[in-house]
Amino acid sequence: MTVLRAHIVSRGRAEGEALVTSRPISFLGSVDPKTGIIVEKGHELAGQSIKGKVLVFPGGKGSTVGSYVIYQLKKNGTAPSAMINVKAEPIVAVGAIISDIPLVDRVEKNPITSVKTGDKVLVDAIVGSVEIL
Ligand SMILES: C/C(=C\C(=O)O)CCOP(=O)(O)O
Repeated sequence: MTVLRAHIVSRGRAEGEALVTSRPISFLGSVDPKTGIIVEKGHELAGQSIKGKVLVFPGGKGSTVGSYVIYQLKKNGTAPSAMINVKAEPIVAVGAIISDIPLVDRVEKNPITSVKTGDKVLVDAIVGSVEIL
């Protein structure tokens, strides 16, 4: 098991299978809130579902309405269980906080390369760590 220190953005603790992308995510327009599927054409994760995953990505992009899309995902039961950003920006940070989704950033090692899709990961945004189980 590998334990990496991380900065807490949205408190909580959750685990799941990792889904990793090196590309930023625009939640408004690029994610279907009904299904949790990435619908942005050409995106690395196009066609894949973020539901129940530990979603690892550099950060958000696009419209500020993305925060509310994250909230919709949560209400629809299609949200990721937790998120890890390289550097969280306000869209994803606010979305995670209002949706009660654990979010960390500034991980001691780059999470995009340290975490692999399919790894089982625990995001502990109470103590500030990422555990690759
Ligand atoms: C709040 C907005 C639109 C709406 O109510 O649907 C404006 C969002 O502005 P962005 O420049 O897309 O963040």
